[in-house]
Amino acid sequence: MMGSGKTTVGKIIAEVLGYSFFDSDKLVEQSVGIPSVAEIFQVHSEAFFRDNESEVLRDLSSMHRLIVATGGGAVIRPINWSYMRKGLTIWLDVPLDALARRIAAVGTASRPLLHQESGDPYAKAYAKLTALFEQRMDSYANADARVSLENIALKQGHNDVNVLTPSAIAIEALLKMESFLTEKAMVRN
Ligand SMILES: Nc1ncnc2c1ncn2[C@@H]1O[C@H](COP(=O)(O)OP(=O)(O)O)[C@@H](O)[C@H]1O
Ligand SMILES: O=C(O)C1=C[C@@H](OP(=O)(O)O)[C@@H](O)[C@H](O)C1
Ligand SMILES: [Mg+2]
Repeated sequence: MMGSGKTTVGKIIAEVLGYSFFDSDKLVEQSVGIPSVAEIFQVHSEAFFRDNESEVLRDLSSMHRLIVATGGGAVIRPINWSYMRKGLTIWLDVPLDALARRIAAVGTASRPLLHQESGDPYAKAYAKLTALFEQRMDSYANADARVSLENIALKQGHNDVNVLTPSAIAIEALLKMESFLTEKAMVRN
């Protein structure tokens, strides 16, 4: 989901593995020649953005040793899964209240689907995120591995996901990737 930390945590994972890092939103901005996703939505449309997002994911899918932070909406097009499945897919599962809190803190200007001119930023973000999550949750569940911030917090003895650092989340993601690959190897042998 938007604000779950894909870009932040993805960069750390790439650094640890010595892989390249790509953010699909950035690549779409570069290929369209417009410096922000919000402007691409404004000047063109969401559909135009989604077409370009699919093209970017297709191009990335033939590359090796890379971590890709997709946009949160990449899961909605089935064709994108055929590209993402060339690698291992991770769902960064963050409670909606924590997402709304983060997004309210940085503002919604860069996230056009959540942008609003007036009202309480937290309440508006929470309401829109809830509606988006209802539409998308089954798609997120298609991922090979789920990294749940609630589970990491429980494991660490906290009851607040907001204390979890991006590095702690990256470590959990690496462990989940290792388990997924080990299980896959066991099934094969
Ligand atoms: N573990 C975390 N704890 C607190 N804030 C975080 C954490 N991970 C990311 N953030 C902040 O949340 C916002 C959204 O993160 P970002 O990596 O851009 O998410 P995404 O790419 O999934 O939309 C950013 O302001 C980022 O600094
Ligand atoms: O969830 C979505 O539909 C979107 C998520 C955004 O990326 P982040 O998830 O990195 O914010 C960006 O692709 C666009 O604003 C649409
Ligand atoms: Mg991002």
